Amino acid sequence: MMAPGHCEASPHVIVRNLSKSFHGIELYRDFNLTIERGQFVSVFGPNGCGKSTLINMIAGILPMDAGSVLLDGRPIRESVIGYVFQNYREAVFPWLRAIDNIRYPLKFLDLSRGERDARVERLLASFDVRIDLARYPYELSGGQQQLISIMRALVVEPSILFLDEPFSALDYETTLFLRDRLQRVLGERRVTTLLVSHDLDEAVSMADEVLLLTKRPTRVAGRLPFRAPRPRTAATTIAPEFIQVKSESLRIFQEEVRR
Ligand SMILES: Nc1ncnc2c1ncn2[C@@H]1O[C@H](COP(=O)(O)OP(=O)(O)OP(=O)(O)O)[C@@H](O)[C@H]1O
Repeated sequence: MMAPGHCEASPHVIVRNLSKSFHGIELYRDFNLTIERGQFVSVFGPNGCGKSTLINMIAGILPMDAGSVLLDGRPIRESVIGYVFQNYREAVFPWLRAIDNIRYPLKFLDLSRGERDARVERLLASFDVRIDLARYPYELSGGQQQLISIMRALVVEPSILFLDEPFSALDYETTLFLRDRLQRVLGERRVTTLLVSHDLDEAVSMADEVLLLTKRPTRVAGRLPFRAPRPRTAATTIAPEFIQVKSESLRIFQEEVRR
């Protein structure tokens, strides 16, 4: 459902004059950014430049020192968001079965029991889930736990999804599986997505746009569109347009790191 006052032509996310320091070290000063609706943006940049800090401020889970973040022209607290953390072991609730982890955030939405069930069913069908959801997290593999936390983030049908290195602790086979399923669901639902990744292949192959950041104080070093058709697969990473965007990203990144 679109937010009241929502305008299709205006950017989904507007960050204006954002500033943030930690213990006197300036990370952002008058930082500006806009993101169009439904775009998958991969955030890439030097270590410690503030990638996680940026998405956490946009998500409203970390305060800014100054500036504003608007989603659909409104403060973030008025939007429904999803967030997937790198550390799924600390993110899933160990005392709840997998299915109850997925259902958990629905408690906070004003929905009928039927609508809650329907949302969970739709999500399970989209992800083609084949694991026993009556199990507790400790009985599941790392990849299965991260799948649960991804579904928990999506069950609220967020307009924006934040992914902070969601696959970095998983094996390659599981990563490919989760990337594939996630892309399918995001494509169906047109969710604006911000991904922080240290893996340039992953950052480019998932993205509509790669957002490259400088060393701090952090600015935008470049924005590179990547328009290869979806679904993107492992084969995407050998296509000429992928290699071109990756090479350009790497050039900008290395220029920053050497600066
Ligand atoms: N809560 C905090 N308190 C103090 N300093 C912090 C805090 N969070 C982040 N920092 C510092 O801010 C800088 C940016 O951190 P952040 O995690 O956002 O960077 P990043 O680009 O995501 O890092 P990495 O590439 O290492 O994952 C780092 O120097 C970090 O130590």
